[in-house]
Amino acid sequence: MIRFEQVGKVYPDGTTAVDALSFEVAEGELVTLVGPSGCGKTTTMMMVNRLIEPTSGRILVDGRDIAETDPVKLRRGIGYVIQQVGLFPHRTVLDNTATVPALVGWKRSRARERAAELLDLVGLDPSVYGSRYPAQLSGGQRQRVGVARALAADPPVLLMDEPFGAVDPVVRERLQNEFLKLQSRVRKTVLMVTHDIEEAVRMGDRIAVYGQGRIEQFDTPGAVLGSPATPYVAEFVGADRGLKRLSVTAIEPDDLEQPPLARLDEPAGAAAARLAAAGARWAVVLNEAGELHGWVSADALRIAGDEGTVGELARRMDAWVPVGAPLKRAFSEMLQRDAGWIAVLDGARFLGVLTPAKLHEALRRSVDADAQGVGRDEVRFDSVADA
Ligand SMILES: Nc1ncnc2c1ncn2[C@@H]1O[C@H](COP(=O)(O)OP(=O)(O)OP(=O)(O)O)[C@@H](O)[C@H]1O
Repeated sequence: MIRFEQVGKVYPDGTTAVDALSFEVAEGELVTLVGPSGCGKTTTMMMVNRLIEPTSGRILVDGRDIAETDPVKLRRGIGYVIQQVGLFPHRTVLDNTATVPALVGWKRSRARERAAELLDLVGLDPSVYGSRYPAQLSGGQRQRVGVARALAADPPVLLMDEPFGAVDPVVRERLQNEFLKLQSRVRKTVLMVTHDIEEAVRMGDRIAVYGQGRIEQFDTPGAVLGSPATPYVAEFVGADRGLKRLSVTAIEPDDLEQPPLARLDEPAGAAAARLAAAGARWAVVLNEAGELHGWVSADALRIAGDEGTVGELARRMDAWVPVGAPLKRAFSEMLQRDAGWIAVLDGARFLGVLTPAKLHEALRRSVDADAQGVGRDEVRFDSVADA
C-alpha cells in the first residue's frame, strides 16, 4: 500500500535526514517507526503526504508514484494525526471532526452525521462532547477527537506522529488499547511515529527501528525483541527486552493449567475428597452454566465436611483475562492481586488458569518460535476493564 524505494532527503542546508530508505507497508498493516530524536522518523512520514518532498527515490501509495499525484488529492486519502492535535479552538468538537468531509464537499448535514458517528467510534458521546470546544476537553479527549477527525473522510491511509505523546502514561495506555481495537475494525494502513520502544512494540504489526537516517531493522515486534539485527538495535530495545516480550506474546489455550474444578451446588465433602485425591490445595468454582464463579480452598472444604456446599465456602473471583490477551496483562493481574494464578476465559467459558511457571513456558515458546522465524501471535487487547 505504501512503498518506499531508495528514498532520501537532504535538506537545503545539507542535512541528510534519511538515506536510501526502502520498505513497504501492506494494506491494513500498522507499522511503527521508532528511534531516537532526530533520526528521520517525522521526515519519513511527512514525505508520504508530500508535506516534505524527497530529494531522491520515489514513494508509491496504492501503486501510484505520489510525485505524480496532486498533493491536495493525495492528502484526501491520507488521515494525519499529530501530537499537538491542532484542533480549531473556535469550532465545536463536532465541527472540528466534520472539517475534512465538509472540505471535500459533503453536505453539511451528512458531514455532521458522519462526525457524530466517528466521535462515537472513538468513545466520545457526541451528545455530550459534540457541542464542546477543544479547551473544554482533557488532553486524552482532544487526542481522540484528533483520531476521529483523521478518520472522518474514511481515508485508507493514516499517518500518526506521536499521537499519544502528550498525555500521561495511564491515559496513554488506554488510548493505545482503544486505538488497537478501533484498528482491528477499520483496518487502515497506518504509519505511526514514536520514540518509545514500548509503544512501538505494543502497537506495531511490524516495527522499523531507525538509526541515524536509516532503518536498522524492519520486522515483527517479536523478532526485533527476540533477535535484534545489530548491536545498535539490541541496545535500543533495551536489556529488559525479555520483559517487553510479555506485551507481544498472546496467551494460548495450550499454555494453561487445568486445576481441579468444583461446582457451586456440590457438597463440600465430595469436593474435599476429590481435591485430596489430586493433592490440590484449591479448586476453581464454576456456576451452573459452567462460568467462572471463584475459588475454594481444600482446607475450607475439609473443615466443613458434609456440613455445607461448595457455594457457601467459595470466594468470588472477579479477575480474569481473555485468551489471546498479552501475557503482560496476566502477569500484571497476578502481581496486583498477589495471586499465584489467574483464570483465562474464552468469552464466558472457563479455559484454565495461567501460573507463573506456565507463563515462563509461554515466554520460552515465543522465543523458540521467533528463533524459527514464526511470526508473532495474534495479541488481543480486550480485557476485564472493558467488559
Ligand atoms: N527543515 C529542516 N532543515 C534542515 N534540517 C532539518 C529540517 N527538518 C528536520 N531536519 C533535520 O533532519 C533530521 C531528521 O529530523 P526528523 O524531524 O525527521 O527526526 P525525528 O526522528 O522525527 O526526530 P524527533 O523524534 O525529535 O521528532 C534531524 O537531524 C533534523 O535536525
